[in-house]
Amino acid sequence: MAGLRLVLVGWGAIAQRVAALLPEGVVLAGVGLRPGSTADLPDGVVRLDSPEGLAGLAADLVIEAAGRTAVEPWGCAALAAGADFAPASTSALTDVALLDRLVAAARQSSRQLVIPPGALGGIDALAAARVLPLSEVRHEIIKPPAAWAGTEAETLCDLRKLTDAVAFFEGSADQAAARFPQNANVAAITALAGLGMARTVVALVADPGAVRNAHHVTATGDFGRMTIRLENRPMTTNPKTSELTALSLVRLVANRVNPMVI
Ligand SMILES: NC(=O)C1=CN([C@@H]2O[C@H](COP(=O)(O)OP(=O)(O)OC[C@H]3O[C@@H](n4cnc5c(N)ncnc54)[C@H](OP(=O)(O)O)[C@@H]3O)[C@@H](O)[C@H]2O)C=CC1
Ligand SMILES: O=C([O-])CC(=O)C(=O)O
Repeated sequence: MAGLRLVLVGWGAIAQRVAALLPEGVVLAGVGLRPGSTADLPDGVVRLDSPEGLAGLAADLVIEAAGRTAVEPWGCAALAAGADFAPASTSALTDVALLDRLVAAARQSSRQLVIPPGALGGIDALAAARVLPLSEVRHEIIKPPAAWAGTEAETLCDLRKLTDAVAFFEGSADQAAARFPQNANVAAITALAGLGMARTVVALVADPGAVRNAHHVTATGDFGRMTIRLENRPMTTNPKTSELTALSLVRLVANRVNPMVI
């Protein structure tokens, strides 16, 4: 498809990185912002102060990279306007009713809700493996203490005084993503790809020795056993977020315009 019209929602670390790396054949048609935002957008890009603006933009794909409260309004509007919708703030999808509404909206408009792999890799293998029964999926998210600053982790351990890695949370994927929406969107992705929200076990670790954001996923089932290990460079513009999150969105967009999909 030539001339894919893309809308990004949010103009933070991920959105700006994606915009800077867009492949040929993609037009950044608009950016969704909060009303009154002073964000400085590239010339020719339409500022959208509300999701209603999507109706006149003929977008093919809307990518949300703003925050979990942006997922429902922008997602429903994008799908109703005839675009596919890809949310980065996948922690929002722990709300089962919201997920159902988005899927229903996609069905209604014959478009797709696309779950990007985000900071993860190997999601293709996990989603393929679940064609046969899975018995166990575990996801450990290990980040430097600074990446957990400003989250509930501060009340569960003393982030500034850690000398060793501390697992300050272990629970289901929906609990992890709902309680740590800035750091555990990936937990929802692992769960959606594999064993579901309730049966996917997530451990959150603050490690003073870590310089990268690591993701260790192990899965067992009738397919066999897999271990996925990533050590992602945090973005300088937001250390909670891995660079790979933006890169995987660039891949998602490239696969929409390139003659070969990989
Ligand atoms: N799926 C994954 O693997 C990952 C997902 N994420 C998630 O992706 C999202 C974006 O991350 P990142 O770019 O690092 O975050 P940033 O904080 O760098 O940027 C978020 C941007 O979105 C804007 N924004 C927030 N809420 C809204 C809204 N309701 N409408 C429009 N704009 C809004 C913010 O504007 P303002 O300055 O006005 O607040 C800011 O410009 C976050 O939810 C993050 O948790 C992050 C990493 C991995
Ligand atoms: O970027 C990462 O490594 C993961 C992350 O923040 C998230 O899932 O919210």
